[in-house]
Amino acid sequence: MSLISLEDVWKTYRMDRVEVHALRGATLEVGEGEFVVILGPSGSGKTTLLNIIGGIDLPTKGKVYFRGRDISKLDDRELTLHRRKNVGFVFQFFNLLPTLTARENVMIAQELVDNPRDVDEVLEFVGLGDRANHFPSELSGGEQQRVAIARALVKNPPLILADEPTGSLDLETGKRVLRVMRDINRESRITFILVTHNSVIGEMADKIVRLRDGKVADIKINESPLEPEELEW
Ligand SMILES: Nc1ncnc2c1ncn2[C@@H]1O[C@H](COP(=O)(O)OP(=O)(O)OP(=O)(O)O)[C@@H](O)[C@H]1O
Repeated sequence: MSLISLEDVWKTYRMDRVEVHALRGATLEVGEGEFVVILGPSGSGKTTLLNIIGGIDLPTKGKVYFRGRDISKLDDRELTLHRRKNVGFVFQFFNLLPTLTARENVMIAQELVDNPRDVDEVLEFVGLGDRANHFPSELSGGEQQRVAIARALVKNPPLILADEPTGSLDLETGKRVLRVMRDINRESRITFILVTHNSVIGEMADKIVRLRDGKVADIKINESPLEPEELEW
């Protein structure tokens, strides 16, 4: 069974009398344990698609199945529970709480779920065992992003969504962050869906999805994904 299945998903935003069709019939399957990269030009609907998969947003039309359950018509409470239990989020600008240390940022996510991982173990896994008591302002961009990944991982969710996770990092730091995500994916079989402008990142994915004008224009299965260190951009 697929982890996620989108069938003919539309998202229309209405602003005054103007309608914007962010998604125009997107259809996609993502399997358990896959590492998926979604590519597409600015405005093609990547973030909208990710938000709908993650239960941050609801489609205007179409079906979204998570492990066979249609989440496209859940009410706010049900959607919140779905997000809390099933989805970890990683954003371009890290979104850490500045007044909490790295360990505390991870701890507050740990408290949301019934069967979390150990906080120190996940910080160790992302290579920050010795930085646990630092505040975000005392960490580099790459380190902050690894705290954000630890925060997603501590919930032990079946799915982690990442929106331009390397977008504000330099090349080498970006590769380190991608390495951590690939290691988690392999070690825990957590599915990753990563959205980016940078088509080079697609070369490390199991599945490359191209969006164009709110539709899935192309899906490619990558038989020989590269390791993050092998990416060149
Ligand atoms: N809340 C909103 N209200 C109105 N229009 C929106 C909203 N969110 C997105 N849009 C519009 O929907 C379209 C798709 O936006 P989306 O952010 O999904 O694209 P994207 O591919 O992620 O772009 P980028 O790479 O620039 O982040 C764009 O035309 C955008 O302006």
